[in-house]
Amino acid sequence: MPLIPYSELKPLSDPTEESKRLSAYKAVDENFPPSAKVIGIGSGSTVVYVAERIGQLDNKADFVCIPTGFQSKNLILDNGLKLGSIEQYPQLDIAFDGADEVDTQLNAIKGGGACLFQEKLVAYSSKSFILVADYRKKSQNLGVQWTKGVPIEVVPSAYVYLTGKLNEYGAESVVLRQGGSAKAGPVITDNNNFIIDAHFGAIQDPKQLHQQLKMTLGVVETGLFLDYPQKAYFGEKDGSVVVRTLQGDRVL
Ligand SMILES: O=C(CO)[C@H](O)[C@H](O)COP(=O)(O)O
Repeated sequence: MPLIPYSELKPLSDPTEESKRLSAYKAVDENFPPSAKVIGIGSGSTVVYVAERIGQLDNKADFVCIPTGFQSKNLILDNGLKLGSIEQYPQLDIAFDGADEVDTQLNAIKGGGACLFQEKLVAYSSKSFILVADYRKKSQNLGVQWTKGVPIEVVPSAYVYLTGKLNEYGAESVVLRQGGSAKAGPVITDNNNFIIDAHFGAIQDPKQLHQQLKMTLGVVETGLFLDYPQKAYFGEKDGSVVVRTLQGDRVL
């Protein structure tokens, strides 16, 4: 059975949700390779619609999906998709993931959902990596739209040391991410680490910042995704989709 065209779907009542679904469905419709065998499924609220769209495909038995965390694993199972692990399938055909901010060079900040390490492992392992997001994530320069800071996964015992280091590196704010009303104390990642959100203002040289952070004792990984995405899909408020590549933006 062919996929239902987007124009025939009932619009969602929340405009932001509508733009998330729009970006996700278009990204899957335009990029899902018909002969794909191994697919990466990212984390966050936009990827929910990626898994939903992939779950509507007829040939679900022909490919396996690799999760980037606990939520992602459940998305795969809930949509009737076959679950595999990155250890079993270290080479992926394509991966779809959300983003917190994407600049014109397709550099991205990710990790708003604290899954950045496994997301990066899946991205590195994929032939093609596609980002999906709503219009709020489309930026000219990292650190402008997303001001909560670059998520950094850290070894728990190093967080005080790292707070000092990040301040030394010129961070405008350094926050140990808390579980909020759902948990007293810090967020614990799927790898049993902490997340520090460090805002550096507009980031002039994301690669240099990433390298500096990675060289610092206690940093497991940063939420700066550089050089990986081939494309980013942004659902717009007016029902259009902006597809960003290194060649520029295209409006669907
Ligand atoms: O990086 C992520 C999780 O670690 C998410 O993909 C990112 O935070 C975007 O989430 P959403 O689609 O909910 O805006």
